Amino acid sequence: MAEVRVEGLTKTYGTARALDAVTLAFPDGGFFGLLGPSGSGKTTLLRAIAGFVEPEAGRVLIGDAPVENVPVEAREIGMVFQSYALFPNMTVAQNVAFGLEVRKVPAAERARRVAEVLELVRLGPYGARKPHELSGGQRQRVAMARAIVTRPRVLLLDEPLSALDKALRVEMQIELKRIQREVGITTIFVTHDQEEALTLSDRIGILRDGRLVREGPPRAVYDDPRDAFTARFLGEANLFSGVLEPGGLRLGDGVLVAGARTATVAVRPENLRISLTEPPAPIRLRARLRQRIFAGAMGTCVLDWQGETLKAVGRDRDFADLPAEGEVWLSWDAADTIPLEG
Ligand SMILES: Nc1ncnc2c1ncn2[C@@H]1O[C@H](COP(=O)(O)OP(=O)(O)OP(=O)(O)O)[C@@H](O)[C@H]1O
Repeated sequence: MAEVRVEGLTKTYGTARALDAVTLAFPDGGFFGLLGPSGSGKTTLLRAIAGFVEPEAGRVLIGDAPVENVPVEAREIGMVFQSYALFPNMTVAQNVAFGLEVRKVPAAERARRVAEVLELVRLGPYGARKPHELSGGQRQRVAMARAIVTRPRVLLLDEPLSALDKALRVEMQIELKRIQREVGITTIFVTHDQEEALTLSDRIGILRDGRLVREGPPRAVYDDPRDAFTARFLGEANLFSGVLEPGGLRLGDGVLVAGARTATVAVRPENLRISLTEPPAPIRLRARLRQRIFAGAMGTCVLDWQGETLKAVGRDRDFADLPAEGEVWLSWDAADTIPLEG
């Protein structure tokens, strides 16, 4: 196991800055989720850590040692990608054993370690099967087994679950977390799915245009996103813009939001309340309800406030008394105002 660090990592393709002076530490034994829009540099960062991409500037350290002169195969990294290519003609056990054979691990120890790791991914009885005789989730477990059987110091996962359907993905998220905990391996995980990143990660990092915009524990980043990009990227956020005054932010109807540092603040959809009668809350605005969407246990209301589209999320029964559309009151607790930085 080892801590991984990148310092000032920079990589340009033509005119595209895939990585722009990224400095970041991935804690030893932790599960780190890398998030960002398409093209923000997530895969490039993983590939630079693995050694497939040579940065123009900056360096990668694994366990305190710079690795620029260490070739890919000697970096002791396990990898799982979305398109985990299993060898189709080999059995599950042979697929898993392959990396050990390459490393000339003796046959008896090989067999023992393959059996052990197949138990770990709950594929004990499946060693003799071929990949085409497995489900998608089982194949993904073989890919995991193959990545960890060589006992790497670092595990890199690039969207490993995105080919699975929603139900299976959720099941595999739980499995992935369990396996990572049991093995205790430093794991760096790239995903498009912010919910997945929030569920699995001890820490997350958000990339935008090759730059690291935010890093920290998921809850801390969610609760205090600091800028509008992060607020909107991680979860959903309603933005309220007004006029900044000494006492706070003045919004449309004369409401004053204390504590604002910029002309825009954010409020999470789950913290917006909607009512037909004027609420006692100090922060209350008139808005127009445009649509109510029923989605099982939770419902969403789409509203319009001064030309901005807003969303409120709650239990569907909390919205039961509301009309399909019309004028409503919108309110939230002062503590749920998220101040943004300029
Ligand atoms: N081999 C390459 N040649 C040229 N440009 C590349 C190459 N690899 C990546 N890029 C560019 O670098 C930028 C970052 O790409 P990268 O694949 O790291 O993003 P990403 O965040 O992983 O995106 P996605 O979520 O879509 O996979 C993009 O603008 C991409 O077009």
